[in-house]
Amino acid sequence: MLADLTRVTITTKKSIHAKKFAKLVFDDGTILDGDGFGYSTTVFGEIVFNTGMVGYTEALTDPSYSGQILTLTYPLVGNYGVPDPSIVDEDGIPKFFESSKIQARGLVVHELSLTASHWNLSMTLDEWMYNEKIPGISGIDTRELTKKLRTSGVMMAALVVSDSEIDVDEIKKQLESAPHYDSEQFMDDVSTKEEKIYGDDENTVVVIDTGAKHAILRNVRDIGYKVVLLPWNTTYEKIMSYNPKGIVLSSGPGDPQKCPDTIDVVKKLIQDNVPTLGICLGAQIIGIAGNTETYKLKYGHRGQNKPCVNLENNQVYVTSQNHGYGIKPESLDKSDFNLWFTNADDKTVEGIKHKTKNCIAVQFHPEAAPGPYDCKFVFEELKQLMEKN
Ligand SMILES: NC(=O)CC[C@H](N)C(=O)O
Repeated sequence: MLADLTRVTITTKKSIHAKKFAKLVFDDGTILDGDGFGYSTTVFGEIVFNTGMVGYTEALTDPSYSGQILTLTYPLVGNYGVPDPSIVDEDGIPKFFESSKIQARGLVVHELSLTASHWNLSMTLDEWMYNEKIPGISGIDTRELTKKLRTSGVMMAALVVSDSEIDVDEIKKQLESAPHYDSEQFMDDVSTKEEKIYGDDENTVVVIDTGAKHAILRNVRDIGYKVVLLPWNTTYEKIMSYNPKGIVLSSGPGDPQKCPDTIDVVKKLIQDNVPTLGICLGAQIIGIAGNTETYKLKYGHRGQNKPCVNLENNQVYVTSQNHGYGIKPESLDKSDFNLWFTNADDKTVEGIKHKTKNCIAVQFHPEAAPGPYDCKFVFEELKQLMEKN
């Protein structure tokens, strides 16, 4: 059936829940004023930037943005609105949202579009954020802000949206005592509490949920496997009780060192040669399990046009990325892995393959959402490992 492509347009004179006062307060003392939208509240988190031109629905619901205040460098945001969250695919996986809620703590934009127009629109960005109790600030020079973060590195910040005058000194005090992003433990919030099953194919892939995006589940379904989604700290014995053909370690928020249980499980998966694919946080966890080290990048990679070189064929792929940690290039030499992909911009590690076992991992997002589909073949590589096993 053809989709109904009738265009829906919503125009508002200003943010419907417009708040007079909005400020960004950085832990280096910088204060930026703007216009509030979304929900009136104060949040604290690591402020990061994403250079994608589209994809705010997917980015905001990506669990990897938990604990972070997301800045979008593209200057006009909200012009295609937000789709209906209840639309799901044939497996019951939401089609347009990467998880069940907005995961970023707040949103920073240059201009919030007052007109939203799209065939698939069900509400404005402002309404959605209001409903989800997430604050937003517009009128910020996001390019200048990006230059600042590129120079000094990501840092903690407060985003305040308020109906009354903001007491900056009080916010500064609260920011000082707010938990630092690097020390936060996100798994209990982002991981499923119980097993979830998608599809009824004969063969199973277990996805270990350290903050999985829906697109990861959909891509595993697309290569023809039933998906069993399990909590981040499921034991090796429990995982193997599903008789999986392979395992996917998902993306997710925070420092990979905060997932020691998952690291221990991966050591056993590698030892027993169970076909395994790691994505982003999952790649870092696999790296640690196979004797590499991880580190924090100065300002991370967040965008949809990050060039990566596949060293097997010397071809460059355009990839979607969202990470603040990485695998130390110099730690690969003494590890169990060979370098598979490297970042063409800064030569950081973007993919690794185990030297002897069926274990592969990519730092970028082959599932895209948002972003290009160039690297879908990574799921096919997992399939090949599972079929030859
Ligand atoms: N998208 C992800 O999986 C991110 C991984 C990790 N939290 C990082 O920031 O590097």
